[in-house]
Amino acid sequence: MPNLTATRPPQPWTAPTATGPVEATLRLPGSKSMTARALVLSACASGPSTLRRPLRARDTELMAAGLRAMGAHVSVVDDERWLVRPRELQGPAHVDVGLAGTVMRFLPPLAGLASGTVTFDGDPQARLRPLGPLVGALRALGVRIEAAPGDGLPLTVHGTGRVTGGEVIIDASASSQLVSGLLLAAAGFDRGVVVRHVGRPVPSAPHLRMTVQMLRAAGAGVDDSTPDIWAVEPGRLSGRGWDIEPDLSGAVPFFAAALITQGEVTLRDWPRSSAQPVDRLRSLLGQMGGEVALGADGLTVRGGGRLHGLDADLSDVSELTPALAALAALADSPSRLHGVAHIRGHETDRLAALARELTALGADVTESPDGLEIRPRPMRGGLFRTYDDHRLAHAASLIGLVVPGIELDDVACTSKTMPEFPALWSAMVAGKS
Ligand SMILES: O=C(O)C1=C[C@@H](OP(=O)(O)O)[C@@H](O)[C@H](O)C1
Ligand SMILES: C=C(OP(=O)(O)O)C(=O)O
Repeated sequence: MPNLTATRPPQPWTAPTATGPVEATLRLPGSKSMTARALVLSACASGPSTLRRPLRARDTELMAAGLRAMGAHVSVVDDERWLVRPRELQGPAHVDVGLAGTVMRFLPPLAGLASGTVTFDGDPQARLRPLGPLVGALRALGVRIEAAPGDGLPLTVHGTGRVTGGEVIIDASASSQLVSGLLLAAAGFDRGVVVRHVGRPVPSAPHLRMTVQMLRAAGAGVDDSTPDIWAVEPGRLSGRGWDIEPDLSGAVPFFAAALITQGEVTLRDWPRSSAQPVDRLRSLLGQMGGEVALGADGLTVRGGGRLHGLDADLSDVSELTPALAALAALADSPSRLHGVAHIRGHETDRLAALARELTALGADVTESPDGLEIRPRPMRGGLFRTYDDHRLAHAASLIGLVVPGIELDDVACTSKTMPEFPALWSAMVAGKS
């Protein structure tokens, strides 16, 4: 695997300012969420699989490393292809989850299926991210786990090679990944699984649909016909070729640049039918004054003359909140972004961090328990702290398009999902992409 730290950009990094409308046609890396699921499903399959155009970034490399530690063979054939050969999962093994929600929620259920002990830990902030409901559910399904107080990281899964499975109740209001993790491993449980969510709504519905869709593509029997209940039948998964779509969430800052500068950005290689919430993005950017079109060249976003504020419940697309908050701070009217209380448990407390950093640059931002109210005001340059959060870095870069002197303390945190972000961003702003 390539060394992602070798290309570290200078720190702090001054976000480039746009001198006119941004015009770009881009090829962006594959979806983090699809790559993570394809890796997990491939490691559980009965034959080899190929991932075409996977995301090569910290989160997915940690996922591959975690699966390798448990015995799976994951190899890089070339820049565009990874090959996964499933093997009996085994401990002893240690999995570094980094700060990846996908790794910390998708691999402990698989570790239950391994023979031997698998330990998990990650970055200091990963220890603060919600994991308890998954630990509780796995225990109820027959897995022996030791966890830190509060059932967070670090944890030790004592795999026996078998998980009984069956029915389980979980409160997944803190993260859809708590459900996805159970479902992705469940075909290997003796009785499969029936997961019932009880609690405030589960966020990120499109990610759960992606889980179900990819499980079915791998041959699993999945019933998601009743809201808040998901059932996976026991059975063998097939190896297959996975075509990974470009990452829509990763593309959003680039699209947002078109809205801010009244330019036009096209994302190449966008599929006709997507597992990602492109219609929702079309509607959100449309409300802000942009236009989203799917054409022969790819998915294109155009700025429409004015950038309007937005009143939206973002619970289904919460990972877009930082980029949309940056747009909101530059809009011609106030915005209310809500329904995203759970992003306080993302890479950092995103609501607190956005409120603090945007306010420090001059915006008028009020934090509510589940969102932000943003009243645009003239902003000034200054330090923008990123809190190890790639999407905070995206938000800062967006403000920097029109506010000179925005300095990111750590743009390298974008390596979580796009190590090439600083280079791609600078090239786009310089008109070289
Ligand atoms: O399953 C996935 O791939 C993801 C689900 C979502 O998590 P939450 O439901 O915790 O928001 C999303 O925010 C995250 O970036 C990726
Ligand atoms: C919330 C995110 O990541 P994770 O998969 O670590 O939860 C994100 O990428 O915005």
